[in-house]
Amino acid sequence: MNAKQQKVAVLGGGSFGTVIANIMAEKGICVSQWMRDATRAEEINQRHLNSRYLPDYPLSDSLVATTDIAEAVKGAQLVFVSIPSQSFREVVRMAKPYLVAGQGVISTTKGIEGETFSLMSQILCDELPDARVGVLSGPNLAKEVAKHQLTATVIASDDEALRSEVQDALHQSYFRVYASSDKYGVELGGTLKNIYAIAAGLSAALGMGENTKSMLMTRSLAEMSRFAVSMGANPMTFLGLAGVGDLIVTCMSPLSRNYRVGYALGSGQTLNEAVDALGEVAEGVNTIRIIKAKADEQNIYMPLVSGLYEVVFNGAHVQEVAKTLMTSEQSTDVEFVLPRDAV
Ligand SMILES: NC(=O)C1=CN([C@@H]2O[C@H](COP(=O)(O)OP(=O)(O)OC[C@H]3O[C@@H](n4cnc5c(N)ncnc54)[C@H](O)[C@@H]3O)[C@@H](O)[C@H]2O)C=CC1
Ligand SMILES: O=C(CO)COP(=O)(O)O
Repeated sequence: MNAKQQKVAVLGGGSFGTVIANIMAEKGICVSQWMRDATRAEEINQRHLNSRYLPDYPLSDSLVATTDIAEAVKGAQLVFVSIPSQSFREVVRMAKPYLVAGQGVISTTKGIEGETFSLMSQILCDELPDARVGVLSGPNLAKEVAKHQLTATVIASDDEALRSEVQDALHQSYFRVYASSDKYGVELGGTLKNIYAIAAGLSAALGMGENTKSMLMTRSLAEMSRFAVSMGANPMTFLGLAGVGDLIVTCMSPLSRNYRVGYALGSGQTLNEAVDALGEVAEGVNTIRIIKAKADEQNIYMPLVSGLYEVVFNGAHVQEVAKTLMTSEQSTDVEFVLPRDAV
């Protein structure tokens, strides 16, 4: 479809919703961005700026923000949902009466609903049985995308047509969109890496070395893929942008909110102080709790998650936890090559 005839909606007025909306508006697509804050919507419409979440990044003149969710989704071929996981279902339910069968609904959210242990794509399938569902995930720090720093993302869906519609809608000279059919793998990659970004921030604040950071990221990847495979994901997905790609950027960049929470904890702040100072969502904090409970219930070996849980929620000392991890029984490097029980 010609960009000028296409309409898309983005639900969410935070950093990532704004960036995704802006990419498409810059291409001439008619974009309606829904948010609950009328002042913020007016600022986007009048000043082409979202000063709370993306100060200093001018937005496209043609990006239209609204507080009317019915108006936002009406006639939209694609609806992107960029709402933190804790409010995701609530917002999808608000939009539901105005959505029609066959619309593409794509989650950009990197989190899990705790009470039901649902991924966002599962919430979309539950709430909107007639929608075509996809998930978008990759190394996409909002502030870098807003600056047009080159990057790429992944659209995952069982629906081939939806994958190519999203590739067409979001592709820009600074933003490539790769396709995947492994929805859970892509979604779990984006969700689980937030946990390890907190660990990476902690280790950076404590002055740990470059070898340590590399070991931490690589063992994180082993743990993430072990968990995801137990949920039905394909381990090969973790070799891609939504796996190792997003893990690297989030574990290495102070632009990551999860990394910043870890860094603040490592610098002596309490969890509440670290989260309050952020003023934006850091999905990893809840994700640690949710994944720890699931791993315990399903007997999935996740020593980094268990250790981090003790540090973040029970005040354990990082050095003590690191010592326990380093002196535990030695095992296999890549368990898809040499299984753990064969060592
Ligand atoms: N910021 C980033 O670099 C990236 C973020 N993501 C993911 O995107 C999701 C959204 O994150 P951000 O936009 O960065 O968060 P943010 O903290 O910047 O903004 C969250 C937005 O959601 C809105 N919101 C929260 N609860 C709401 C409710 N009940 N009703 C209406 N609006 C509500 C807030 O008002 C705010 O506009 C998260 O899961 C995050 O992991 C994904 C890729 C990159
Ligand atoms: O997912 C992200 C980058 O791909 C953003 O990470 P944070 O939520 O930690 O800022």
